[in-house]
Amino acid sequence: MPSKKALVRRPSPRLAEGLVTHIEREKVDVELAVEQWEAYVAALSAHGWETIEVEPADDCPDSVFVEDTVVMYKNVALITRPGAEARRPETAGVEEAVAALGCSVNWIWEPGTLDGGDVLKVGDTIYVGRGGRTNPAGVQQLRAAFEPLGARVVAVPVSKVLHLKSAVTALPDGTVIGHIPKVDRPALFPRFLSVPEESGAHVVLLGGSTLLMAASAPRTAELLTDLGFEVVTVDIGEFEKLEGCVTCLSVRMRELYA
Ligand SMILES: NC(=O)NCCC[C@H](N)C(=O)O
Repeated sequence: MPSKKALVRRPSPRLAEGLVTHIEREKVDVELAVEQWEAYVAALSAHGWETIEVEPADDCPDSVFVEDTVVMYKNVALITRPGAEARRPETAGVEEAVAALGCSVNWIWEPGTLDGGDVLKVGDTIYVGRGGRTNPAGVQQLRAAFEPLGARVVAVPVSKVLHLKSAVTALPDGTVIGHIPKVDRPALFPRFLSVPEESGAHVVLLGGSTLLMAASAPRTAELLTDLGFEVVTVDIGEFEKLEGCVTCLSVRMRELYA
């Protein structure tokens, strides 16, 4: 039976110092961010996910964006080497957490860099964004880690946003969704649906036809509801100021053997 465990990591008190690359810096209210994070975790729990808190990394402003530090495929946890040097100390605590869950652990090594936000799994196809955070050696190492396990790794260019999953994610039926102005090459995806808002491109699959989305994309929520999905929304406005989205606040683990 598939597991429904999700790693999350409490925001650092230094969250407001998090990196911004493609947007203007705005003041972050850390107290409000903590409330939003708690509501996000509660939404996962309410839909049957057992949330596991990785030891907080208070000195790492971006540590709440736990998705960037590990990529899961089957029972293997690939610990990343984040493209932003300032984020590299985040991985140690995540490695401990996945090892404790019984995962096989593998690593991206220098000179490779890879952020989990650049990795989109659609069945056994793993799209990887080659952009500001993930380099060619990171792509090669991802292939070497997961292709022997049955995955097909497809590299796609990312130049307009921080990560591949800032541009596109996938619905439960495998349709890739994205806001066209932010997607480099929509034609690379076999089935692509354009959505009206940038943050509408981000969905977390909660199970069945239920999707978790940011409250900032009401028109996309309407579109997806009309297509027969159940949409659950959370306000993650403080994280959006740091280029975060719903996907990056957790790592869902569906195929643990432990
Ligand atoms: N996977 C993600 O979308 N991660 C968001 C990371 C945001 C953080 N401020 C960063 O620039 O690394």
